[in-house]
Amino acid sequence: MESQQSSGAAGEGPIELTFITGNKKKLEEFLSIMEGTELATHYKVTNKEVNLDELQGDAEFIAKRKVKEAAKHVSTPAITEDVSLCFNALKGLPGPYIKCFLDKLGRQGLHNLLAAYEDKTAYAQCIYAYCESPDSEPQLFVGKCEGTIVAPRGENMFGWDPIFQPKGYDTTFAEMDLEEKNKISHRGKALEQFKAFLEAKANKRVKSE
Ligand SMILES: O=c1[nH]c(=O)c2ncn([C@@H]3O[C@H](COP(=O)(O)OP(=O)(O)OP(=O)(O)O)[C@@H](O)[C@H]3O)c2[nH]1
Ligand SMILES: [Mg+2]
Repeated sequence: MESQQSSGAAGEGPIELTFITGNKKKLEEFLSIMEGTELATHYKVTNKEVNLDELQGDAEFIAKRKVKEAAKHVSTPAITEDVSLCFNALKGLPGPYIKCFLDKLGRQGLHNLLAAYEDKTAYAQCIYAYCESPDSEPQLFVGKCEGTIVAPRGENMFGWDPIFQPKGYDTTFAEMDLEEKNKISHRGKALEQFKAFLEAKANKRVKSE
């Protein structure tokens, strides 16, 4: 049996997890990637919005501290997600501070940040963090998507999607349908690894039954 706080013992139904985020778009993409997979039979994921402190530091440090803090607010293992948008000409900034930059400057303002630079390349990074309990060591699953920062195109009401054109494509994330974005996105790639981890966990439980 897994040592989760309130997840059922072997044979007692799905393993409960809580995805702590206040971002409905993140949740929507997470659910659309998880839907229809085997995992749906093994896990029950609920969402909780908790205002968590996000410390300064590198993305991995922030993700670990955030999920550990999140685990204190729920009675199941906690999942959190952190997204960075890193401009290569700016040595990786705004990085994990993208939310604040986006709120203050808007999409056009973010694009303008690179006006003085020839290099418009960037990468989006998503870190899923999993923490079994407040005393456990968090585990991270990192996905990256390379691309270019362009003038805003397309509208899907999600953050910086209209200014991010993934490498090898002539459309921005905002001009793609969700299925297409999920196949190549930072989030899709992080979730591939996280899904493999959850599958292994579920299989271990089935074997121990
Ligand atoms: O266009 C986008 N396409 C994406 O695929 C994407 N994923 C995240 N974001 C935005 O990047 C910032 C990350 O900050 P963030 O990770 O702290 O998220 P958040 O504070 O909104 O939620 P959470 O921390 O409660 O989970 C926030 O502004 C998010 O809206 C995206 N924008
Ligand atoms: Mg946040």
